[in-house]
Amino acid sequence: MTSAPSTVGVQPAASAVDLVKTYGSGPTAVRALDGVSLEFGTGQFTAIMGPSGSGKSTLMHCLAGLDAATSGSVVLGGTDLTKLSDRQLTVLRRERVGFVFQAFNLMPTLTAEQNITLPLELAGRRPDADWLATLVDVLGLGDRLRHRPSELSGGQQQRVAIARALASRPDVVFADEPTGNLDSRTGAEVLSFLRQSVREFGQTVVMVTHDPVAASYADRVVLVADGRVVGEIDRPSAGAVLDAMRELGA
Ligand SMILES: Nc1ncnc2c1ncn2[C@@H]1O[C@H](COP(=O)(O)OP(=O)(O)OP(=O)(O)O)[C@@H](O)[C@H]1O
Repeated sequence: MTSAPSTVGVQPAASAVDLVKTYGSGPTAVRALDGVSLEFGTGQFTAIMGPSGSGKSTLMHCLAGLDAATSGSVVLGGTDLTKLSDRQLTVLRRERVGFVFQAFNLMPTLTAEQNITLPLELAGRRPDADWLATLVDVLGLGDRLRHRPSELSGGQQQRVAIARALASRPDVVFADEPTGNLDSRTGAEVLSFLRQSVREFGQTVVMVTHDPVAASYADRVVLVADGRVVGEIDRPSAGAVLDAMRELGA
């Protein structure tokens, strides 16, 4: 019997080859990434974990085109980022990458709805009304669209940020400690939405986190230490992640 073809892992949504990032020069230089090669399959949810200072944020910033690697290459949705000008990178980030940050990073003077559609408008794209309605429905934001961020709870603000990140159907959503400012129940809700975006919409998600419970929502965990990939856990349980982190001395 043949089963329906899965899109997971068929073509990577993003990949890094031999990525090196050095900060500074001379004797005080820090090699934050020391030859990282990774693939992020389309429709896969990956958590990046490692001790403080291991290079997680640097890796995410290089993958998302927020920072340039010293050497090596990053391919996102078939485009080699190392070949792009600053202007082209700006456009790529706006149109093909979604971001979810610990601090939500919403525009305080705009309503929830305006925040969600802002990146599309900056890109001169017309929002897909059906897609936005689906996102608003799934994220339970229907009665909050006219509110400003200061009138929303932390969990609601992060749900607005997720809707904003997904609105352009980006190649990859990068989430940097998305539950860091939330209590555990609200954090679980936000992680469930990220999980749902992977399962139902085939979204590719890459999340940096310190929290083994948060990581257990992912399909796999990539372990980073001293700027290198030192292990991976498929279908991670919180216990397995905690054990692995303890072994790394985190
Ligand atoms: N702009 C910078 N200039 C100099 N060194 C930097 C810079 N950014 C990061 N580093 C160094 O690079 C290394 C990796 O930092 P990075 O922030 O990527 O780690 P991290 O794993 O995300 O840490 P944390 O979990 O504490 O956020 C660290 O040694 C850090 O001090």
